Amino acid sequence: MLHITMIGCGAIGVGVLELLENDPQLCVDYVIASEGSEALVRQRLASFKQPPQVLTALPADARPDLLVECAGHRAIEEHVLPALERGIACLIVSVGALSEVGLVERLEAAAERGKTRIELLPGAIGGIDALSAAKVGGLDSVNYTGRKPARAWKNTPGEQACDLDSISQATVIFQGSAREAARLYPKNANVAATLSLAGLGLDRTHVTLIADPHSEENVHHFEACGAFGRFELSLRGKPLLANPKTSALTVYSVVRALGNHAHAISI
Ligand SMILES: NC(=O)C1=CN([C@@H]2O[C@H](COP(=O)(O)OP(=O)(O)OC[C@H]3O[C@@H](n4cnc5c(N)ncnc54)[C@H](O)[C@@H]3O)[C@@H](O)[C@H]2O)C=CC1
Ligand SMILES: O=C([O-])CC(=O)C(=O)O
Repeated sequence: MLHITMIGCGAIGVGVLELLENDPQLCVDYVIASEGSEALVRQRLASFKQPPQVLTALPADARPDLLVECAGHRAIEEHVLPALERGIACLIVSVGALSEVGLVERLEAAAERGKTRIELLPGAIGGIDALSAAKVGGLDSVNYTGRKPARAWKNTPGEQACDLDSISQATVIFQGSAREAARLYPKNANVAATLSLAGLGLDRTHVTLIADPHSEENVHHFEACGAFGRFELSLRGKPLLANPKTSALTVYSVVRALGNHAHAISI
């Protein structure tokens, strides 16, 4: 049995816990919530057969086998870095956080000191295995387009690029590097950051973001060219009801990764 601590219990966290409830090889003992949200999180977990304990920090004597971050960029600094220092292996979904200058190096150093590892999860996108293998032979270009329903861009700089409530056709709200996309759209550019880290890096991965009033899906499309040849992938993800910015595949990606750590065969 693998003992897990989960950071954050919003749309992804609850979805993951629901799917893990019947897996006898995985047990989420603790959920770490942000200060002041513990009561709300306990309420969210009230219907679970064996709800995890809700805390705001990992107890000093706790030694989970894995810590999985499903919270947001701030949680990397607050919880993932200290856990790595303590030798706890970490899985993260808020990969866009790694666009912050120096954070990748700090995570590496913390993991080395703790003699442990950090795993960046593919989340809402696929093909990361092929892209990172292609990188070995050398990549020439990676272009990514993220297209989401107009409502998914609420409370982002997309509101300044167009009137999200009244656009009648698909509208480009951002074009630029993955680094800039991740900085401006932290909750919508995790995929751009993941593709960059697997491929050509944050400065050479070209990103286009589109608000589409006619779409009900989060569409992630990328094309990669290099010594290996060329491939493109288009993933039409269904958004989670609880958070339209987040694709349901992200939940399944977390469950898959945890299962791969616990089960005899990993795929
Ligand atoms: N890699 C990928 O493809 C994707 C990554 N994400 C990332 O996953 C994160 C979570 O997504 P959702 O569950 O949809 O968001 P959400 O907003 O529904 O839930 C996040 C939860 O984490 C909690 N939280 C935030 N900061 C925290 C902290 N420092 N410590 C403890 N708890 C904290 C919040 O209170 C909230 O309950 C997003 O912020 C995004 O960065 C989301 C979608 C795809
Ligand atoms: O589709 C998703 O779940 C989220 C997304 O676009 C991103 O963070 O890049």
